Amino acid sequence: MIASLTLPAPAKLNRMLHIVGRREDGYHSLQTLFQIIDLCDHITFTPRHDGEIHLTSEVSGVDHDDNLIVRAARLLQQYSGSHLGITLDVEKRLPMGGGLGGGSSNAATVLVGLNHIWQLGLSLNALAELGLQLGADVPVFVHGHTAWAEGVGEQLTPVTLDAPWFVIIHPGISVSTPSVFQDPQLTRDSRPITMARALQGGAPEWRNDCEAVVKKRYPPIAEALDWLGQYAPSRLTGTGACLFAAFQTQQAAQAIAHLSAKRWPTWVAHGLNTSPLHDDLGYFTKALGR
Ligand SMILES: C[C@@](CO)(OP(=O)(O)O)[C@H](O)COP(=O)(O)OP(=O)(O)OC[C@H]1O[C@@H](n2ccc(N)nc2=O)[C@H](O)[C@@H]1O
Ligand SMILES: Nc1ncnc2c1ncn2[C@@H]1O[C@H](COP(=O)(O)OP(=O)(O)O)[C@@H](O)[C@H]1O
Repeated sequence: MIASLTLPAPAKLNRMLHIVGRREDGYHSLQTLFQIIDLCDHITFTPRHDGEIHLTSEVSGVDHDDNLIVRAARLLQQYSGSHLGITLDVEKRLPMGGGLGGGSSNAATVLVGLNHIWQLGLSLNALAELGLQLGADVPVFVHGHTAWAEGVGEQLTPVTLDAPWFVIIHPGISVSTPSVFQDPQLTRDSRPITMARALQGGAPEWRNDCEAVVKKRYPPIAEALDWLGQYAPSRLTGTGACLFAAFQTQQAAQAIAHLSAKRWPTWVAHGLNTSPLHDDLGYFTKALGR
């Protein structure tokens, strides 16, 4: 068995997000384009034979047993019946609850990483189905490809998007996802469009239906969106609080990030079509027979 292995857990941006309905269980049906980006947390896996699961790093505000990293490992151990254990350590870089999907991505990296380390031989489909119990955004990270998503985000079709450089701003406040989805003024009846239409229209037509409600409830987010919008079309990711704009070159993105960093935590990240997790584990090269 390996001594230890470190794997990335990348973030995502919702390049567009339409809300097309509300299900009987209260959850909203979405149409969204998830793009994986190269901004990552890193998780180190050290196998153990005693069946125990431990996370050695503190994640502020999250109890050990509630951490999605621990919950994902326990879920997989239970599902597979494996008697092996793991010590996990996370180096967090992604802001929590910012719409970048960090917690979901951490869970996905644990599922995919442990499937490899414990040699379980489960398919990505099986892992994604398991991951959906932990959060709606887990499946896209398990499959590891930029994707068009419907349902609550679990019906995925891999797509290839342009790969711009993004300026991502965290306006320094947190958004309550339930309060956005419960707001009576939320647009929840957007007309469903086809995936082809979404891809054809491209960036100029993309929007996030959560944005109006989030701007109304959180003025600092409206302010940051307006500020970034001076330089390029700016949009919210998920329900926020992070927002982003796309630039053709790294240099252009860095110039704006330099200005933004004077007011807000800011990152520059590159758009990807495949997850660095899957690249590291050789999924896509294997699938292509290379
Ligand atoms: C809307 C997205 C887009 O990526 O936002 P972000 O979390 O990334 O910001 C996600 O799918 C979010 O999924 P997930 O992260 O699992 O949502 P949760 O925090 O569990 O949702 C909190 C609450 O929001 C509501 N909710 C969430 C997702 C959804 N499709 N419809 C809903 O109505 C539900 O009331 C739920 O109890
Ligand atoms: N390992 C983890 N990393 C981040 N958040 C976690 C983790 N485990 C549990 N959480 C909880 O999940 C929530 C959502 O996290 P995250 O996926 O980063 O945000 P979002 O869904 O807005 O993109 C956090 O606010 C936190 O309470």
